[in-house]
Amino acid sequence: MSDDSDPACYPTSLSAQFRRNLHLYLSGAGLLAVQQLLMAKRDFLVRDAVDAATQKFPDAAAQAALLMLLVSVGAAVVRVLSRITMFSGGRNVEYELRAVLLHRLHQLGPSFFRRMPTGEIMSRATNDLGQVRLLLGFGVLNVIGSVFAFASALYVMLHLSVKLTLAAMVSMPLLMLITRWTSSRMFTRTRENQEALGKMSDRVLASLAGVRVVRSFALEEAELRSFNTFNQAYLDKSLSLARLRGSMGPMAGASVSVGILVVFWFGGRLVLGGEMSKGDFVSFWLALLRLTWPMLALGFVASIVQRGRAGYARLRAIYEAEPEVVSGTLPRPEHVHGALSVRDLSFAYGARTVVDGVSFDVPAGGSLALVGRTGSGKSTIAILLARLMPTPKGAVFLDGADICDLPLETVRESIGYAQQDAFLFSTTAARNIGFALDDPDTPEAHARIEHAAEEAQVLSEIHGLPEQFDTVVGERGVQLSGGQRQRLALARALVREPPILVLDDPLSAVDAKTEAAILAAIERQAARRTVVLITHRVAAARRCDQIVVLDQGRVTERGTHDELSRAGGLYASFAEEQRIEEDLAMIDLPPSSRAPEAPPGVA
Ligand SMILES: Nc1ncnc2c1ncn2[C@@H]1O[C@H](COP(=O)(O)OP(=O)(O)OP(=O)(O)O)[C@@H](O)[C@H]1O
Repeated sequence: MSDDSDPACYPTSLSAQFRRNLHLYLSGAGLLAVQQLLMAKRDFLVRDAVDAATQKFPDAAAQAALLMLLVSVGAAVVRVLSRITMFSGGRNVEYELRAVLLHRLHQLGPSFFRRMPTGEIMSRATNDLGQVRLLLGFGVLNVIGSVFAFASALYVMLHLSVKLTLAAMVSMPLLMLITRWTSSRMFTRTRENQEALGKMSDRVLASLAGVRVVRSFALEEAELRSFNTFNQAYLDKSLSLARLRGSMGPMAGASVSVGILVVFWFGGRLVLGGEMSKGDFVSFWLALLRLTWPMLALGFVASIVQRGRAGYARLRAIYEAEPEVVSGTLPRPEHVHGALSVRDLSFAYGARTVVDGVSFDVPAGGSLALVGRTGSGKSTIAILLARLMPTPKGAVFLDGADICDLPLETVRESIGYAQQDAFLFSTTAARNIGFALDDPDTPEAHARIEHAAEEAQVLSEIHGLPEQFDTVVGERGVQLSGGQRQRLALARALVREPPILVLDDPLSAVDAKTEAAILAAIERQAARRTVVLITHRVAAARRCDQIVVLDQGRVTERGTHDELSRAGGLYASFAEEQRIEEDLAMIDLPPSSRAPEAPPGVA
């Protein structure tokens, strides 16, 4: 069943969007037809008024003039209504296309974002979508309005004089040629212009994101020079488009002027020869002016259509991109216990294999530590467990079911994943932690958020912020340290109480005291749910039921802390290195700041 507020149900094709708003377009078209009928009536009333005045019938002239005024006001009101109706259609299309754009972007995977940089996406989501809105609002209004205006004006003109009408059409073929010539160029130049804008936007974004690096290396000049290349390319494309748009009006205007000259010369002769009255001529002239606008607008409308088409072609690249990760077809299980099984999992970035035949089992409620040197593939495994990249089929099982066959929501709701490189939204600390909650502003949600913050050892720091939980953090708020961000992300993963927790190096940026407190919290969590802990810290790994050691994407050791410490392999050398580091740190520290003795492990 389709839900009208669900972006997944919005069509992305322009024709389907047009049909969806057909009621608005039809109402708008009806209003435009009424407006043009009223305008034709006005033209005839003008004729009556002029003829009555020249034949010295002042009352009849005044009556026709008054009627003419009423009809003109009526036409103006109908015109405004038609614009409001038609523009609503364009706005509706823009709203739905934008909603579905974000929905698609959420589905697309890393390979798409490597292909299309953020600046490009932003430019398509704003500029190109704006062009499509113009096409389906202003464009449709003008196409229909022009057809009706043309028909209504032509009717008046033919009614008044067929000969003069034919003479007035003398510039028509030239106008058609000009429109054809410009509209074919308009599409290409608009597309090039939008592409240049996308590249420039991406350059600005990259420059802003790396502004600290640029400043710290005093590279502002070099950065500006590099930016200028993109800026210049955009300027060149914009000017080329502006030249074309600028030349369209004068070229069309010049050809229309030829027709006007002919009307005055030939029309004057018809009036002097008694074939037309003065009122007929004035009325004809007014109708011709109404015909001139659609003819002049032809080029302008063609430009809107071509720009809209070019914008839509760029949006289609997003709408039609295939998501790498799709939901499985199995029904949503009633309950997830949290047993994880990884069998012969391999993964490559391009040609480079970074996870190679990894297997392990974590029973529901069990805990496992993934230990390894930097770059050994630990985070990649975590990402694959949560299906944030295309996990190979038949490699990861949740409660015995292949995660590729399960609905995506089931997998992602079941796995609370605290990322190593935590991202904070520009909103309050409370909303950042309660991000996954349905309504993070209720008192119950707040109690859960506070509890999660306490578990993640970040509560006292949040209380120290200017507005505690209501302090805005992230890009536009209070900047938090790497360790604070990490613990906020940990709280975010804990708050929903998922059956499985995947924690990617939650201790990499904390001091010894906080590390001990977080480890105690992880231990409490491990008593209630399945925990996969990625770490290079032996002190953390030792608390897990089992430890898997990775080296260059392969499992090289597995067992408990005691077994691996005795085995004399990579893990034992880690343990030794870290013991020496801790001993050295203890020598340097005053006794009061030494970390408390770690509580006993869950193993
Ligand atoms: N998006 C990516 N594209 C290409 N290569 C990648 C990508 N992400 C990671 N890699 C590479 O894959 C390898 C494994 O990376 P991964 O982040 O899984 O290691 P890790 O063990 O978690 O390291 P660390 O402890 O430093 O976080 C690394 O060599 C890394 O350079």
